[in-house]
Amino acid sequence: MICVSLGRARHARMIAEHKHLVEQGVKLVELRLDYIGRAVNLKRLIDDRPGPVVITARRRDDGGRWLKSEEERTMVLRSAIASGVEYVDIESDIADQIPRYGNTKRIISFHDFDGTPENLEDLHAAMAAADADIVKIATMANTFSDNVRMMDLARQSSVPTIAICMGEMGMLTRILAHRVGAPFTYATFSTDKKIAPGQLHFKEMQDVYRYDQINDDTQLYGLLGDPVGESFDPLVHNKAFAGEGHNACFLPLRVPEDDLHIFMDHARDIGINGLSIDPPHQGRSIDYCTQAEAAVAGIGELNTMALDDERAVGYNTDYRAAMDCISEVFELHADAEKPMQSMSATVLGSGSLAKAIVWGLRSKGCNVTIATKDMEQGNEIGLAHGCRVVEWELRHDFRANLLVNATDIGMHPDVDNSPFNADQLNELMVVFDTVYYPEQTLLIKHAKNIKCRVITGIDMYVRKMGYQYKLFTGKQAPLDVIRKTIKDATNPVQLN
Ligand SMILES: O=C1C[C@@](O)(C(=O)O)C[C@@H](O)[C@@H]1O
Repeated sequence: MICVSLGRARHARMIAEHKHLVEQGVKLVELRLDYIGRAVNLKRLIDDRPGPVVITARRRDDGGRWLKSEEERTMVLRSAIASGVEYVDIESDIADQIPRYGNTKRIISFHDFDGTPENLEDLHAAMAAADADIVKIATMANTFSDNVRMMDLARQSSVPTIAICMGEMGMLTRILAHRVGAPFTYATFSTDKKIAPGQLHFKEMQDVYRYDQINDDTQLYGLLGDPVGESFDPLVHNKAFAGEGHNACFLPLRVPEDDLHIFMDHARDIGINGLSIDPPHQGRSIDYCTQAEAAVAGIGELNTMALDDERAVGYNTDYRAAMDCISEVFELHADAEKPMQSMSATVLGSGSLAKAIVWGLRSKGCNVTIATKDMEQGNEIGLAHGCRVVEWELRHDFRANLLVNATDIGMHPDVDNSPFNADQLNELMVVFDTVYYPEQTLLIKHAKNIKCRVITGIDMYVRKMGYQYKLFTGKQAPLDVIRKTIKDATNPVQLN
């Protein structure tokens, strides 16, 4: 079950929003009385309530907004119990001042917005002993192991326990709460108002992550990176799983660079079966592979890993996807050894995508010039794969059959910029922009204006996701669902 936290300054707003949530199918709503600006009129909020509630009045010290007296706060909590609300949230230090009465369930809670305490087990035991129906601990995740400790705590507890890590790093603990035994998880009522850091909107929790359907059999995958919050991968993979009726969930896994080993040590304990890998982990993840496709060794990076009990197999689906697009446009023969031998390409950028594409082009015999603002990185790729590397300012100086933008210039919100001057394009070029948000970048628009053949970032993204889906599930990917989902999500008309 998902409990939606609702905080509004005015009673009328709180009541209207509560009703609206229930109409949308929400089964439990937390009324955050500390958000109410004036004196709290509890009767008004709960007498005609449209569905079950948790009553919470959080102090400032615990991350809430309660400014009135502590006496008033304990009074309100006692009155809520006397009125027979379904749940009341009682911080552990005041648990003995708020007696049990009637059928109201006691959520004994503890918050730490700075970190996750070392003595979690002791803390939990003391809370459970305070006549708790539910123990709830919400702490900030500062390292990935905080998530692991909190999920273990919930899993091992005999008292129903909600153990949530706040912050972007803790999102998986919210999504997997039920799987580790929690009676419910918390989500926010509004896309722009988060009651706590890392909270997801309840619709996202419900429709994208399918929270209520996650069980012990659910296959878990995720995006390993830092940051991961802006990525469309969870949306797209989860829609694909749902469309195919596949019992799987794709999680956002924010893991800081230095925590990679902690994550990899625990990935199987959490139940992770596969990973899409983003910066900064694409290089070092190789150390955790038991085997990898040839492209991974060639490129020096992977972006996909499939895991089972013994094996961790690395792939580079960026390379595969990009080369599929290029092969299609140039109508390259799959069995020809060096089908691009007479061609040349200019690749803009020297990051992970550039590396993967340069390796692919070189293995097909293409002459490659890399233009980059980071000559050190560029020279590394140039040396490894035998291509020319030039300063960014010289990017227009080379004749090329193929121009590849592997930088993020032109990506939302930088939509008015193009990495290449329009008057330097010519109609014989194929223009490939790896940016997919938006699909119609300024570069793609310029290229289309003069009738160049183009490959868009969406063309590549759909193939990349399709390969990952196949590697994860062993089944053909629903490419139409993937394409529609990413197109809708990146459609500028929907931007707010
Ligand atoms: O304790 C919790 C959990 C929470 O802090 C969260 O992190 O989602 C949100 C609060 O409203 C609720 O009372």
